[in-house]
Amino acid sequence: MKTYTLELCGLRRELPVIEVAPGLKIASFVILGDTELVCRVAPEIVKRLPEIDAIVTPEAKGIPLAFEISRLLGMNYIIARKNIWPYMDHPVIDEFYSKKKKRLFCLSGDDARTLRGKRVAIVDDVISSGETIEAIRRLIEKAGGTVAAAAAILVEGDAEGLEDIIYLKELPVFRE
Ligand SMILES: Nc1ncnc2[nH]cnc12
Repeated sequence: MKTYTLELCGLRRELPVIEVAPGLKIASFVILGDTELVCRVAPEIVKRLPEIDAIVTPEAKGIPLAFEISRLLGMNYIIARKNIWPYMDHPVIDEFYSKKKKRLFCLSGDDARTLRGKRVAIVDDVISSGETIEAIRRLIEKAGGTVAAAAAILVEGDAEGLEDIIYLKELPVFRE
């Protein structure tokens, strides 16, 4: 299997290069289970964050990073969920289309109330098209919060041109 060597904060990972669409390959970067990497990168992201009152991460791959950043900052974090569940009281929802498929993110009513009037950092593992970040931004604004920062470990592809993103490294995409 072809791999891409990622060097990050003194660590090295061999990322499998995977075809995700005809003629497009990405280096698969998954932090789930990688405690060493999460704990190494989180302080570097924390150093770059502005003043914030709250952290939001989209479900699911960025959750360990949001946990560690929240632990370092001594505050909780909120997960924007991908499904509306019956146990969510008055959820706040953002629906959008991505590659012709309907997607959504939502906040439970409780989490939405927590964000009202807060300066929020959106945290994720990788930012690529920026669609997820924009959906989470709309959701936070619907809840009455303000996005103070969007931060990720890596950006790839189109995201390299997005403005105002905090990130540690760029990840290449491979087009044929
Ligand atoms: N390179 C990548 N690896 C894993 N998840 C991703 N999501 C977007 N880009 C990704």
